[in-house]
Amino acid sequence: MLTLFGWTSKKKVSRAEVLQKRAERRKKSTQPIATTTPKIQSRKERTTISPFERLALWWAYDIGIDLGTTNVLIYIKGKGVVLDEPAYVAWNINTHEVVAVGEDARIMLGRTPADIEVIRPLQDGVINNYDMTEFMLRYYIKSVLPASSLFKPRIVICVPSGITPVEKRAVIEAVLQTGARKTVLIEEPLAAALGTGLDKATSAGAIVVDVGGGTTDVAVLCTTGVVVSKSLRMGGDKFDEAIIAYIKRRRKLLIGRRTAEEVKIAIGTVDRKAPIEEITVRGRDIVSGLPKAITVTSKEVQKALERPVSIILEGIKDILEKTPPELVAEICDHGIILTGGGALISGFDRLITRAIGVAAYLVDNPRYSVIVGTGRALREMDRFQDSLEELQ
Ligand SMILES: Nc1ncnc2c1ncn2[C@@H]1O[C@H](COP(=O)(O)OP(=O)(O)OP(=O)(O)O)[C@@H](O)[C@H]1O
Repeated sequence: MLTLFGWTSKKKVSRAEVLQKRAERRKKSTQPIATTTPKIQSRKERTTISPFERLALWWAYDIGIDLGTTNVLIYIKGKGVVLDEPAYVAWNINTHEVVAVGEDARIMLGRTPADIEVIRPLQDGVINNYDMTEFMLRYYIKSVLPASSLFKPRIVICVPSGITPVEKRAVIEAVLQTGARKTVLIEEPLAAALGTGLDKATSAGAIVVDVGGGTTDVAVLCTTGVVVSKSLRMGGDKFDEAIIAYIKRRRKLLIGRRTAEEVKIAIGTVDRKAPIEEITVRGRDIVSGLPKAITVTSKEVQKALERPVSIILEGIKDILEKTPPELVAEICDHGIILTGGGALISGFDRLITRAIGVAAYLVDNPRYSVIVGTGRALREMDRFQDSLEELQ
């Protein structure tokens, strides 16, 4: 019996087979589900740079950051995406020393001695632990910036569309502490739209649904920018919590967050009609207190996810109700553009299409839409006003 990240598979399958199956599921889920709407082409980012740009890079760097609840991605102008790491920090609660950052910290989750705590400095898309956010940002920026850079970088950073001015200020201050010379905040749905190649298409109006780890941003965009938007404190994390709660309530088994995420990625679906898959999950029996393994089906995961997913559907309906009627008609032609890692769960596009009555499309590489869009925004850096000045 194979053990993989806390869960065991019933059949004898190798890790390579599991990964191949997962890749096939992802590939399948990125297939368009209708032919009425043109598929958005994600254009390949330019990776070659001119000698002048190379010289400019030696003097100063322009950096784009997707400061996500679950992942941090960094883009350097002229280089592309240079960092993709989980947003975790492990620290010693007695000495206050940071012992690991990123993937090294994530793998320690639930397996640390009493004095080590693994935290995510951002929760629900906003800064939860200011000092750790600043540390993590400084650490990541330092790890991607060459020592040859003479000047402090200019940074474009993505934030959820619904964050308050106080939360915005906290993000800007954390970025300034890292040594940034200019900081510009842009809203995640706008960056996601740019990242999916919607900059040309927005003249016709489009709706983008970005399902992240902590937040889901729903926004209607057109040439003038974001027309109407909403940020829901709902995303992949809440899906994991719903799986934990369901298995605890119905199967009397306590499982950890990492196991819940593995279950979600391996067999998770939101489609009632999806073929049934199974996985063996290990945890602690809440009656006996002893370790136990049970088989969980994709049907159970679908049931567990009904409530969190319905909140996202309600959010989309709410935004469509607030959208000017002319744009609604154009959105129907364009379809609903789905981005973000949380949208990778099987059947999300089909469910939205059925529930809303407008075709939904999962873009290629949904986890990278925001950071690729941030990279595009970097080209316009001179046009943007410093967000701190704007707030003051
Ligand atoms: N194949 C998959 N199936 C289902 N969920 C997935 C898959 N891959 C990643 N996820 C989920 O996607 C989420 C992370 O997505 P993403 O990286 O877009 O979030 P983020 O940008 O860090 O969050 P936010 O936008 O809320 O700040 C996690 O909850 C993760 O479990």
